[in-house]
Amino acid sequence: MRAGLAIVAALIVLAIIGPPLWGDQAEAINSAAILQGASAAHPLGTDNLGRDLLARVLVAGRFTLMLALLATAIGAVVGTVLGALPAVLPRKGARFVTGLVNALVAFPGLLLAMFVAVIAGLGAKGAVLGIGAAIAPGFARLTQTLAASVAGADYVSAARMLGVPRGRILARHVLPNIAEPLILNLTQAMGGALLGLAGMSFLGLGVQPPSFDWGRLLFDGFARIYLTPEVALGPAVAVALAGIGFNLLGDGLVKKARRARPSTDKAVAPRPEPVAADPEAVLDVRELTVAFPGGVTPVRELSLTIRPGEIVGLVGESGSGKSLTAAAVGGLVPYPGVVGASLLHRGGEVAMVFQEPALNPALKVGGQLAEVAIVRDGLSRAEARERAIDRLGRVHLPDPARSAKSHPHELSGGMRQRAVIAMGLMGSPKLIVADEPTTALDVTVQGQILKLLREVVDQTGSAVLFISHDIAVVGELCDRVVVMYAGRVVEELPVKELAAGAAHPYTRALIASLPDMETDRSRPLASIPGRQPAPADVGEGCAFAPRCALATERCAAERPPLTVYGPAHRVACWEA
Ligand SMILES: Nc1ncnc2c1ncn2[C@@H]1O[C@H](COP(=O)(O)OP(=O)(O)OP(=O)(O)O)[C@@H](O)[C@H]1O
Repeated sequence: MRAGLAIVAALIVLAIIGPPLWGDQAEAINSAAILQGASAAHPLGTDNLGRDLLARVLVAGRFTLMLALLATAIGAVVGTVLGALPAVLPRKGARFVTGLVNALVAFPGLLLAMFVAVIAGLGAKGAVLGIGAAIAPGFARLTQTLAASVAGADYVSAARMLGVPRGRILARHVLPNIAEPLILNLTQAMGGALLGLAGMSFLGLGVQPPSFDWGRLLFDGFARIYLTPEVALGPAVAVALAGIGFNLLGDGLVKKARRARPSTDKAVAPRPEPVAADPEAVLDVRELTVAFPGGVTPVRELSLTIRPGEIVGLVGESGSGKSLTAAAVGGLVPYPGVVGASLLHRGGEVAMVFQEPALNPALKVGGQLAEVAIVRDGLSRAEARERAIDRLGRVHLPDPARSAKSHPHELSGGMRQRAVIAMGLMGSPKLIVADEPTTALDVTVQGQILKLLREVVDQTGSAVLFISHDIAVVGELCDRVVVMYAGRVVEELPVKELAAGAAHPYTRALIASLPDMETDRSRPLASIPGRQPAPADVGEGCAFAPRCALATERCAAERPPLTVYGPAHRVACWEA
């Protein structure tokens, strides 16, 4: 960042003082010193009119920077407008513009620049328009992406509900909130424009004599590269240095902006925390909502508190929002999802364990585990390796030192899942979020992994949020069960009450659909008729009502709140 800033500052100074200081020298024709190489009088040699090349490089700085600035400005303005248009245009127009941007982004930038430059005419104007055209798609895509991420925010939804016109929403709510990353991108685009313009001039498509920029000087010098390579060196170094300077500065600014805003949850959920977090809880979430643009809200108003050493099961059918809840807890909701919550308190480190063993097939297991400790805790390679082998031993991988040297495919599915749990244990997690960790495993191995999780909890005191569609597995492992349906919690109860004390018809149906010893295995399993509504189709009333034998008119019209039913037992049902 500092180096970038220094280079850019030096370039600005050069652009200001260059032409007045060395302007005359750069234009002074000297027929006695034509096409010379480097000498004391001309450190970078002379050109075909005997003009001093060092002076010309120093003078060309201003013109080069101005062209780059102009090209960047054109690219940024056109790009931002193109990127913002879909938000204000009617659906068809929006689709057309989005398609156009997608096509332009896929088109190689330099080809686009050359195409436009040739159409616009050879010379500085053509080159600037060409490079501007090459920069625009990137800006358009960035604007679109950023605008979509803001579009789901509460204040934009509120404005939309109040009937504020689209153009005004864009100008007042969307653009100001995405200005910062756009401006940061400008600096990097400027570096790209400098290099692009040099490239255009170098191809003979840019600045034409008698004007000259660094690209043009490079073009002229290149013809003599075998005789006097130093004449090409000056402009080449200038272009490279300027490009690097702007890119370093841009990178530095982006990093600084990110550091200033470390938590994305805060960025998207600016609401104050009205309730104090339970200080002992390893997780305290209130009114968690995960939304996607277009009014899709797969997780709604979910509250969950987990204390140290607790194993809490989150259970529900596919699509009920379990994985998104886990992702929100881990801060991993995929783009363009937006997380909102009145409180999201994590009382320590969170480790995530996924169903698909999250191991890179190309790398050795031990190395992948070690990397966590090297990057996160700054351990030396040897220390990290030692810790990895220790953790692999803790999850009972036979011969941990050898397992560490294996590639994932050399381990069985159960062993891979153990290795992933070991990876979670590389730090000191207070909460392990395990999303369907045993679903891909056969029943025996599944039992072993469940036993291991219980053992980890007993030994480390960390808590587990265990996510599964299988209420039997949850019943076997967990202390407490949270049942989700269509994005909401419908029941929360201690596991010992599961068999006889479940109050919500959906929980009861899940339990009833389980096979037991008396079930006639030749008959199909009892299943719940009907389907869970998609997030966009959840209506006013209880989402389970259409499938519920007990449903009344009230259930269809009015959503039952989650209320206390007994000690540590809450239910959302009018009929419970
Ligand atoms: N990136 C996304 N964009 C839009 N909708 C999404 C996205 N990811 C998930 N959803 C929606 O959210 C709903 C809940 O998804 P989630 O993965 O949390 O469900 P789940 O209960 O974990 O199901 P499964 O057991 O199949 O993983 C789904 O109906 C899906 O349509």
